Amino acid sequence: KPGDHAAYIKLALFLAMKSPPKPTNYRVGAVLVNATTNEILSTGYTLELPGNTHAEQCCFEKLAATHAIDAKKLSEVLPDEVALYTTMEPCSVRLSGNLPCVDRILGIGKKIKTVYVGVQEPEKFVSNNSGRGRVERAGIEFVHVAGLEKEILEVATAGHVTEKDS
Ligand SMILES: Nc1nc(=O)c(N)c(NC[C@H](O)[C@H](O)[C@H](O)COP(=O)(O)O)[nH]1
Ligand SMILES: [Zn+2]
Repeated sequence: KPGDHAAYIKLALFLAMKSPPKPTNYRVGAVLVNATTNEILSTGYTLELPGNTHAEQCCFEKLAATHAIDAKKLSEVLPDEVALYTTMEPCSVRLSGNLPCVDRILGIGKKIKTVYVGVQEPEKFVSNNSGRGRVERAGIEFVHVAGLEKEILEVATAGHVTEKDS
């Protein structure tokens, strides 16, 4: 229902649980929603598509594939008001050197009006993720949906070796 942002973050968290644990990234889930109709346009989770793929990237690439276009051209097929829900804020730098998700979001153009995130990126791989600033400077609203941080981080870091294991 309108405004129930936590429900979409919960769905994204459910998707994140499908992601194969890996020590060098986070398990993240993402949902792309038509903000006018609340229709779900696409979903994605880390490593869902072949290669070292991110949840948000999978959302975009899966939707582009249904239209047989490149993800860079998604603004041609997206409705006017789209919201991206992701359990963790989009990356601004990737240690692998792959294109960060903030750049993918900005490349889609004006259709994505709001990015809702469950948690900000922890300082483990990339310190002070500059994604929020870049997203807001592009005129996209960046909203932290509070309440699921503990669960989101538990899922996100499930592949990480912790002190007690080592
Ligand atoms: N928002 C987000 N969605 C994801 O699906 C994912 N895996 C991350 N993770 C952020 C983390 O900073 C990068 O995973 C590391 O920087 C390693 O980079 P690669 O993933 O190997 O390109 N962040
Ligand atoms: Zn990313």
